[in-house]
Amino acid sequence: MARELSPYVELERSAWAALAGEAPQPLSQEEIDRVRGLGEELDLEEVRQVYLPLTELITMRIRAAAGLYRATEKFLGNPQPKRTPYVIGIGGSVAVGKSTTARLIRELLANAPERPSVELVTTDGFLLPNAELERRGILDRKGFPESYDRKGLLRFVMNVKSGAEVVEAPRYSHLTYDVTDEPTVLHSPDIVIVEGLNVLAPARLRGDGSPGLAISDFFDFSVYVDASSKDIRRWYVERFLTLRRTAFADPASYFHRYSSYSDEQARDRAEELWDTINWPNLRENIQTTRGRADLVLRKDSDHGVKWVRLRKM
Ligand SMILES: Nc1ncnc2c1ncn2[C@@H]1O[C@H](COP(=O)(O)OP(=O)(O)O)[C@@H](O)[C@H]1O
Ligand SMILES: CC(C)(COP(=O)(O)O)[C@@H](O)C(=O)NCCC(=O)O
Repeated sequence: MARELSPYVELERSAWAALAGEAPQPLSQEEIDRVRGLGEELDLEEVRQVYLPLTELITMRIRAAAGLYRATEKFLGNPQPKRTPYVIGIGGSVAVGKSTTARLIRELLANAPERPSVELVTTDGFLLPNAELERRGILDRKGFPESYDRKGLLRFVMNVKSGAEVVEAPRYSHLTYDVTDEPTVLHSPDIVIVEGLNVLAPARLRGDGSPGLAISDFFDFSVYVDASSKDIRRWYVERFLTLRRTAFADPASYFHRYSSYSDEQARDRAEELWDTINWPNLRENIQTTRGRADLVLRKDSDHGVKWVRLRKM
């Protein structure tokens, strides 16, 4: 039977890996280890076969977008246009490995011949402060769309895409489990990566029922990091058990109380957090945005990417 036409092209890992150009993989295992998140698997082979073709594709699209930008500015009669940053959104579940993907893409993009400056901003900085979440009775909804300062996040992305010289983004601390007063300051970088659970969320409805703008309206490219929810749950629980021995052991950690939990108690608590917060959020608000991404990276149970799906132009 003929395969149905689709707006996406899906490539098995081997077919995707074969698209890598001649350029050598620029990162050493030590550099890869530095971007690798807790519990993640990432080696030279994975970077070469999966993430190098991805960043080659993005670099090619950045160059093409520059041509399009120059043509548009010429049309508008602007003789000395200053380009706005190229914005890349990276979304997916809690514990799927978005941060590792984002940090790796940042390193690989920064190694392109143009040596672009690349900044990375995570959307957790736009979570409402714990005091405010508590006031609204939604401290147990952290990561759900309503737990963010969505206007602030939209303003931030619009400021970046307006070409503002200096743009600030608030920063979150996993140690204190709250937003900090030390923002990330961007000085018109060439590329901005925005990583977070809800970056591909559709626009909210305004008071009159009409849709507003979504941050993804200002993305030049977007990636959704995907895996089976069964695998993600296991990664979340395993990471929680490791955090108990590492980050939670710090008395300053908001989760310090868990450091004295037995394996069984910690596992129960992690499963409860997953089943009552992170899984419902994934099911209701995150998975539903996957089709909006330009590219989906589907991971296997060992974190290796199994297939890649790219939206046709
Ligand atoms: N409670 C925590 N304490 C310390 N670090 C954490 C905690 N929760 C998550 N992290 C770290 O924060 C980063 C982001 O985690 P998360 O939002 O789950 O996204 P992802 O796993 O997709 O990168 C990861 O590097 C993770 O290891
Ligand atoms: C901080 C997060 C909401 C992720 O935020 P993001 O940067 O993806 O917007 C998440 O990592 C988190 O802490 N969730 C709360 C539930 C839990 O502790 O698992």
